[in-house]
Amino acid sequence: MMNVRKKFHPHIGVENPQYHQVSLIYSILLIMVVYFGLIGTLNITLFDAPQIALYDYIGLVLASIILIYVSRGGNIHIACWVVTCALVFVLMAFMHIAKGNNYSLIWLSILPPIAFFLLGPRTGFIFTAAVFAYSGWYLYGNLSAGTVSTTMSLGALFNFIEVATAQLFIFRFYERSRRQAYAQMQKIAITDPLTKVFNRLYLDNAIQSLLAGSARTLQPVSVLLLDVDYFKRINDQYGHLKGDDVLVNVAKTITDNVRAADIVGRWGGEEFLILCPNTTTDEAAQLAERVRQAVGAMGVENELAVTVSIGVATAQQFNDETGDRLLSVADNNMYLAKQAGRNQLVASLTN
Ligand SMILES: Nc1nc2c(ncn2[C@@H]2O[C@H](COP(=O)(O)OP(=O)(O)OP(=O)(O)O)[C@@H](O)[C@H]2O)c(=O)[nH]1
Repeated sequence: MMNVRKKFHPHIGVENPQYHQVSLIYSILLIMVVYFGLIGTLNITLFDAPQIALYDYIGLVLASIILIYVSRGGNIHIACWVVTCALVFVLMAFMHIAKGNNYSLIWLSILPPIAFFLLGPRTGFIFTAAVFAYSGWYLYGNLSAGTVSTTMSLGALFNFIEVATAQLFIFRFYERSRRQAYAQMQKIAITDPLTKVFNRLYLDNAIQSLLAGSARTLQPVSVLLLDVDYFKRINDQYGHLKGDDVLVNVAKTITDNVRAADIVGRWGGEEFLILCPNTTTDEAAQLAERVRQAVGAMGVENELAVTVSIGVATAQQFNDETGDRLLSVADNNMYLAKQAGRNQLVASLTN
């Protein structure tokens, strides 16, 4: 079984698209903790400003609470919002304390990459546009009142607005492209290129997730292992391309005959696996019989007899070995079906 590294969050491993969001949240929060702790201590020891130090320590405590929340499996969507809002709060506080002087504006440029990454291209765009618009409006007010430094001018404000607008569109484009490419790559990584059903990598993870869920609900889980009978003969008689064609049709026939909750994948070569959540042995055997008949009927249309032998296994009790045991019992039952003459199924419980 695939070993997934879960470094930051108990339920989010490297294969999850949210993994990098969680690691960014961690980095921002850790920087906040170190920064607030350091500045707070300096404000007390060197600058004799205990009131400002109090704000620093409040920031330190809040950042630590969110850090603990995320590391204990907290909702990532909420964490993304909390961290982005906390960042905006710090940037806005700085801008107000500095009365919009130039160096406080430079800090605003760190917002788009973070907001787009954590909130997505659409929400990130709206959120960043709102913060930039407010900052522009605030600066214009200070410019009119003459409370900003002499280096700030109407021209500089226009440049700020132009750069902010360019950043909004560049980061929106970048984040959309990144998400599309990521989704495409993820799809390729879990799909069998020939039959377009899930591949073994996906099935390995799906079995683990399914069993973890069933261990909580105590619902039975069944697996069906199908092997095309005398497939070597088909290849030898009709060629590999025809053999490939048969595999594609078998995969389609299986997919058309299972229920929406069942997961179909190619286990390897001419073997397919169906994972059936909340399914007893009897129900799984009925499903296997339906698939067996449907594959048999396929040959009538194609004038090429294709049959499958199916091993069915059901788990009702769960422990660390259940996944391996399910697969080994299904494999053994499939072997028994072959031995008994093929084009049939054998079903049993694992325990
Ligand atoms: N065309 C094609 N053939 C494949 C593919 N993957 C595996 N095979 C072939 O599948 C055949 C499997 O043959 P065997 O394992 O001997 O089994 P069988 O002929 O199906 O016989 P039984 O399983 O005992 O009924 C081999 O000839 C493999 O080359 C594939 O992607 N495309």
